Amino acid sequence: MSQPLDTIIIGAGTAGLAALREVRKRTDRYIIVNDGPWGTTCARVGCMPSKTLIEAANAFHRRHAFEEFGLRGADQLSVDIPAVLQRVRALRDDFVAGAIKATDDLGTARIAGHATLLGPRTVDIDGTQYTTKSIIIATGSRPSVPEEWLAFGDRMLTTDTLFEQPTLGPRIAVIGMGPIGVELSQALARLGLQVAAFTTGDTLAGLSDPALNAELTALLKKEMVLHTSAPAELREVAGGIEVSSGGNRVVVDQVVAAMGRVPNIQYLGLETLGVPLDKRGMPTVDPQTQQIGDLPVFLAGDANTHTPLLHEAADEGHIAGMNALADTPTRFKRRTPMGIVFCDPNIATVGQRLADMDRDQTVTGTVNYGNQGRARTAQRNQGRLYIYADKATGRIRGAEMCAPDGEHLAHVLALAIHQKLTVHDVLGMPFYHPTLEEGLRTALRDAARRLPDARDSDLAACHPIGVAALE
Ligand SMILES: Cc1cc2nc3c(=O)[nH]c(=O)nc-3n(C[C@H](O)[C@H](O)[C@H](O)COP(=O)(O)OP(=O)(O)OC[C@H]3O[C@@H](n4cnc5c(N)ncnc54)[C@H](O)[C@@H]3O)c2cc1C
Ligand SMILES: NC(=O)c1ccc[n+]([C@@H]2O[C@H](COP(=O)([O-])OP(=O)(O)OC[C@H]3O[C@@H](n4cnc5c(N)ncnc54)[C@H](O)[C@@H]3O)[C@@H](O)[C@H]2O)c1
Repeated sequence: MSQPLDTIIIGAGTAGLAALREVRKRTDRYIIVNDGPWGTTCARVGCMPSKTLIEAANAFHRRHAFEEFGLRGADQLSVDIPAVLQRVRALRDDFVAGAIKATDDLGTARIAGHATLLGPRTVDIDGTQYTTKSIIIATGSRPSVPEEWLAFGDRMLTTDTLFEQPTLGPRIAVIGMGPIGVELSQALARLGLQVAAFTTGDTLAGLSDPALNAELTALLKKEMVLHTSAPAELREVAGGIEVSSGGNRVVVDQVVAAMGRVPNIQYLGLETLGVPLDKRGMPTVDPQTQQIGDLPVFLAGDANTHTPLLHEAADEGHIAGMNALADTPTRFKRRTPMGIVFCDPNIATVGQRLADMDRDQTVTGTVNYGNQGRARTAQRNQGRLYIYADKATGRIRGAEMCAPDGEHLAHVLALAIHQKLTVHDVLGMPFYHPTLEEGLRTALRDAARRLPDARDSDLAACHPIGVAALE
């Protein structure tokens, strides 16, 4: 029998490629196996095509601001949906080609096929057995669609198929208002389609602050039909698919299921590992080592469902790649949590969300971007930002926002939280005028009012002038 490999990476998505980078530094006795298309979920059907679609939608939507700017002729603009989708695919192809290059030079170490575990040191790939000292599972996730909805055939879309369509609509329902549903429903509505969105819960896109959630709900309702708090049901009727939810009904041409994603752990042979599995069939995975129990098996990326985001998948692949070849796994400190949803205004959560906070120990500071100077100049004055800080120490613990350029504000706050800065520490730092970041300062000043004063000698105590145009 031939010598065992040092490791087998299962899945060539973001987590698998990050693991590969580390593995290649340490050994050439490895293989990477991928079932289905190469090029990663992010580049093929995820982050990148969705953001490309959103950019086109927001560019077209901007025409509603033109008249007030004094720009005439906006009513002459029209959207060419097939051309929009063609650009999405062209750019997507380019991103995918880049991702595929990462495994181009691997020769026989790159295998296309379905991997199944036969134990913690054996993997079957389409009938061939490989023995190995370690295994990195990075099999990702796929859209969840109720079995019976598949009967609607090619009118039942998911993010796996949406971007492949030659055209869309004109009537389209989006089921589920997590990050995917919120991003896509707004983009499709902004491209001029008649969008009706449905979701079982009443919180959208992972927000936990009820005031912010109410504000986002109201903003989205200006752009689409939105029904919350009841599951959607579908049935075939004359002229289309009827979507009903509570007492609400709408007939559409296509349905986008954005009802969550399921980890690709079925038929993977996890039961051969000899560790307990939960009712989804998932073993316990240590989030600091990615290790399953004390086995030489590591589970990284969306497949473990911990935090299904791109930067987390990359980190987990990195951790798994290093630990799979180490004598003793290293425990990694994970980054400050951050989630951004690319609707407009952006939704973002950083550090602890309101739901995670001990309210008695927390002060909150807020800014209403409706009145914020720079946001008003750009006609982007919508939304709000909340900062949560520790009452005793003033340390910033978290933030939730639905704010213009929230993606950038979230990064500033993530740096502050990661560095354990207080409200006064950040207030002592420079804020340029006129910027959207000054709104962040307004929220910090609001929190500071509920904290013991900063020292008089400290510029953190520099108060607002009270003139909207100057701050
Ligand atoms: C529409 C959409 C938008 C998104 N937008 C964002 C965003 O803006 N920001 C963000 O941070 N995240 C976003 N995400 C999430 C992000 O794309 C994922 O977190 C990330 O791609 C997960 O990477 P992964 O390596 O875990 O999985 P994947 O990239 O899915 O890779 C898993 C690979 O494993 C293969 N595989 C599965 N089973 C087997 C098997 N048995 N044998 C061999 N191979 C197998 C699969 O075919 C696949 O190639 C978005 C996701 C979607 C769907
Ligand atoms: N910008 C980003 O970072 C980004 C963007 C897209 C996706 N993602 C990642 O992808 C993951 C999956 O996103 P998602 O939005 O598909 O999942 P999700 O689980 O966050 O949301 C699914 C939504 O569907 C609703 N739902 C389920 N069944 C329903 C039914 N029968 N009728 C009506 N509503 C129903 C749920 O209430 C929920 O709100 C996210 O957790 C996120 O990590 C991230």
